[in-house]
Order: sequence, then C-alpha cells, then structure tokens
Amino acid sequence: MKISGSGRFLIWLAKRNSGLRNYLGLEIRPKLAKRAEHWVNELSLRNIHFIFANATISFKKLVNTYPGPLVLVSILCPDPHFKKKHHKRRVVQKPLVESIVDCLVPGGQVFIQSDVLEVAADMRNCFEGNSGKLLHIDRIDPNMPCDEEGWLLSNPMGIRTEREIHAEFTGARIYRRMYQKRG
Ligand SMILES: C[S@@+](CC[C@H](N)C(=O)[O-])C[C@H]1O[C@@H](n2cnc3c(N)ncnc32)[C@H](O)[C@@H]1O
Repeated sequence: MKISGSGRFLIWLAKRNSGLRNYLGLEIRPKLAKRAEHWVNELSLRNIHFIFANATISFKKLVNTYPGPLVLVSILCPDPHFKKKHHKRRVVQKPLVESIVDCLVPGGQVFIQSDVLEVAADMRNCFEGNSGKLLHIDRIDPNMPCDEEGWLLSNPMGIRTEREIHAEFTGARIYRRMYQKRG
C-alpha cells in the first residue's frame, strides 16, 4: 500500500511482482488517482488499484476491508508543508503511524523517503517513537549501506518515484529508511 502521487513507483512494482502481490495506491487528488487507474487498465495489470482517498483519515478502514495481509507500506516524498503552522497537514502523523504498525503483519515493512531532510527526520521520529514495535533496518545487504545517521545510501526497491527522479536530476539527495515490524 502506498500514498501514491503519479503512481509510477507502484505500477513498476506491480509489474515486477505480477502474480505474487497485490498493490493499492491511495491518492487524495481524484484526477491523479483516475489517471493512474487509467494506466493500470492500459497495461492490463490485475494486481494493482489506485483509489481516491485521504490516507490520514481512511487508512485503517481501507486496510481492514482489504483482502490479504499488509506486508509493505511506502510513503515516498510526501508533500513537505514547510511552514511550521502547516506541519499538521503532513501525511505522517501519530494516528496514521499507529494504524500502519497495527495493521502490518509481523515481518511487514515500511519504506519512507524524502528529498527534504527535515521531512524525512519528522517521519523517522514518528515511526521510531512507536513503542519499539518497528525495527530499523540499517543495512538491507552488504551492498546497501547507510550513512552514519542511518539513511540508506541507495534505493532498496530499485524503482524510483517521479519526485525522486526530479530531485536527483537537480542534484538533491534522498533520505530513505526501512523498518520491519517485529515478530
Ligand atoms: C509530493 S507528491 C509525491 C508523489 C510520489 N510519492 C513521488 O514521490 O513522486 C505527494 C502526493 O501525496 C498526495 N497526498 C498528500 N496528502 C495525502 C493524503 N492525506 N492521502 C493521500 N494522498 C495524499 C498528494 O496529492 C501528492 O500526489
């Protein structure tokens, strides 16, 4: 499940894991959700859907009615809402984090990233403040190390989002972290 934007990342993931996993993209802008669903139909993908939803409000309800276990949640380059008075509009808030941690199966993973360090750190603090139920995976494998702050130095999924591509073209760094729910 992913807070989706254009849908690029999730469509590639669904193509790669066709027949293995199902994917659900949540997008608050109806036109983006509709466009992504259009691409899904054009590509005849059967294991992915995009829906128009406010993840902050509807995440738990949607997961509870979704067939199958929740094994991965990704929140990638969410809107930064830079002004302090607008931080409450950021998608990663304590209630959403609690819902994600509750709904994930043991061993299930959370992948977060942002090209804005302050936003990435804010997400990190929300996920790491969650009563120790999540384990920070600071090394996916020997070829995928972290920096001294625990940010992954490369993309563990090997598929980039639209925002990520744009940010990297401008020379920006991406701050990434993976978590796993303890068994
Ligand atoms: C900056 S874009 C990044 C999109 C994509 N993840 C990427 O990296 O290219 C953030 C997206 O999250 C959507 N969004 C913001 N708040 C949301 C919410 N509460 N629920 C669902 N989608 C949301 C926005 O409409 C936008 O499409």
